[in-house]
Amino acid sequence: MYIVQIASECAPVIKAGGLGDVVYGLSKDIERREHTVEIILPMYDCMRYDHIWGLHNAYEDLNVSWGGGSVHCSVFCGWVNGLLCFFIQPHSNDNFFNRGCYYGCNDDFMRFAFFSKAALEFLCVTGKRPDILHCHDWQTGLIPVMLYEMYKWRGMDSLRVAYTIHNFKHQGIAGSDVLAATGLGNEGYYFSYDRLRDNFNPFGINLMKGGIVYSNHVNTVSPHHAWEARYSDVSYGLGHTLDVHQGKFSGILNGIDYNTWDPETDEFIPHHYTAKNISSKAKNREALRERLLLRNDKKPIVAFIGRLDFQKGVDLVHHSLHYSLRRNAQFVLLGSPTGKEISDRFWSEKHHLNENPDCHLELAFNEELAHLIYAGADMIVIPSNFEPCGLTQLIGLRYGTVPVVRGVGGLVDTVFDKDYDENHEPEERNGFVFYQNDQVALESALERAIGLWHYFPDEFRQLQKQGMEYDYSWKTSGKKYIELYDFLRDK
Ligand SMILES: Nc1ncnc2c1ncn2[C@@H]1O[C@H](COP(=O)(O)OP(=O)(O)O[C@H]2O[C@H](CO)[C@@H](O)[C@H](O)[C@H]2O)[C@@H](O)[C@H]1O
Repeated sequence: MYIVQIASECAPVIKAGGLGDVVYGLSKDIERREHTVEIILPMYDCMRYDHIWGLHNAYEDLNVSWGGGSVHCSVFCGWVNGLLCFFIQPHSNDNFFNRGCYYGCNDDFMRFAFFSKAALEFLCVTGKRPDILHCHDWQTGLIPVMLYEMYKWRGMDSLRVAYTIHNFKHQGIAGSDVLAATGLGNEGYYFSYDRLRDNFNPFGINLMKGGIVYSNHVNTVSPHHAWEARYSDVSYGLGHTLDVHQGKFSGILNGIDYNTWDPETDEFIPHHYTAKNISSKAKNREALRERLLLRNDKKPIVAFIGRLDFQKGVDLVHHSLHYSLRRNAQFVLLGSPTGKEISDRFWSEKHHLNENPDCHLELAFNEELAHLIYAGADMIVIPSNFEPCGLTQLIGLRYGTVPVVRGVGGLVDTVFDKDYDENHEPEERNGFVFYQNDQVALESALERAIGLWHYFPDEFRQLQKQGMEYDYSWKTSGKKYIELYDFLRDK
C-alpha cells in the first residue's frame, strides 16, 4: 500500500507535542510493515534542520492558485531517520512559515488552509496517487473537502482519506475568506450545517468539521476518548456531527516509537537499564539531580512533562508541585506554556522557588531533557482535564516511571490503579488513578504513590516492573491503522 501522511508536525524535526510523535512513530511502523509511506509538512524556518538528512530542492515550480492569484512554492525533500519527507515552502509576502513558531499566529487558519491546498496541488501535479491520504487535526481538515470538491476532477478520485483527531479543543474556525482564498468559493453551499458551518458560530466555517464530514474515516486516538467525544462535552461542540457520522468514527489507541523511547539504548540518558536491572534507574535519578542542581536526599522525584495548557490541568499540576514538596518528595517540571497568563504564573512560581533544593521548573521545550526526566523520575503526574490519548504516561511506563493520572480519555485505557482497579489482576496493574477533578482526589493518589515509595520500596519496584512489561509500542495500533487503510482502499 502507498500512504501519504499530511500533517503540521513530525518528530523530531517538527514537534510541539504529541502530534509530532504520532506522525513519526506511525509512519515508521507502516514502513516496517513494508508499505510505502511519505510525509508532507510545512517548511517552517524554526524546525530542527539538523534532523533532516539530504535536504534538497525536489520540485521547483509548484504554483498554487490562491486568493485569485497564484503562489509560487518550492518543495524540498529529505529523510528524517529514514522517512521520506516533503517540505512545502511558499514564496509570498505572507511569509506563512517564516514566523519563528509553528502555531499561535492570528492567521493560522489561512496558513494551514494554504498548506493543505499546496499539499494537494503537489500530489496532483507530480502524479503521486497514494491509496490513502492520512490527515491530522484541524490544520489539514480542508484536505478531504478540497479533494472531494476540486481535486477529484483532476484525476484524484481514487484517493481515500483517513482523518485523525488528536485534540478536539482546537478546531480551526475561519471566515468565508478561507473559502475565497482556496477557491472553494460558493459560500451558500459550504455554510450549510451539513457541511462546514460551525455548529455554534453561524458566521464561521469549522475546518475540523469539514474533515469529519468529508473523510472516508475519522478516528480519535483512544477508544475511551472516542466514547467521551460522543457522549460528553469533550468534543467541544462537534458531538452532533460525530453522531451524524458515527458509522465512520472510531478510536484507535496511540503507540510510542520503541526505538526513540528505550531506556536500554536512549542516547540522552547516562545509565541504560531494563526491567531486569531496574536498580540502575536510580543512577539516572542522581544524574537528573546533578543536572538540575537538586539536593541528593532519600526522596522520590515526581515529574510533569507537557504543554502547560488548560487541557493538562495546570491548577492541579501546580498543586501537585507543592503537595509533593510537603510529602517529602522532589518535583521536576518541564513544560511549554501555551498562553501569557499560564506563562506568567509559572514564571513567577519558578522565581519564587528558585532557591528550593527540592524542585526545578524548566519552562521551555527541551527534548533531550525530557528523556533524562523520564529516566530519572520515579513518578509522572498527569492530572488532565481531558486527554485524547496521552503519550507521557506511555513513555513513563516504558521508563519505569509510575504514572499518577486522572481517569479520563486514553489514560483510562492505559493506566490501571494499583489498589482499586477491578478489571485487572494485581500483577497487571501499573499506576495510580484518581477521577474527581480536585485537589483532594489528586492528593489521595499522589499520597499512595509517594507513600509506597517511602514505606514499601519492594512493592514500588514491582509496580515499576509491571509497567515496563506493558507493550505500548505501535505493534498493535499500527496493525489497526493498516487494517483501516486496507478497508478504505477496497471501498
Ligand atoms: N516542554 C516539553 N519539552 C520536551 N518535550 C515535551 C514538552 N512538552 C511535551 N513534550 C513531549 O511532547 C509529547 C506530548 O505528548 P502528549 O500526549 O501530552 O501530547 P499533546 O497533548 O501535545 O497532544 C495531543 O495529541 C497526542 C497524540 O495523539 C495525544 O496523545 C494527546 O492526548 C493530545 O492532547 C511527549 O512526547 C512529551 O515528552
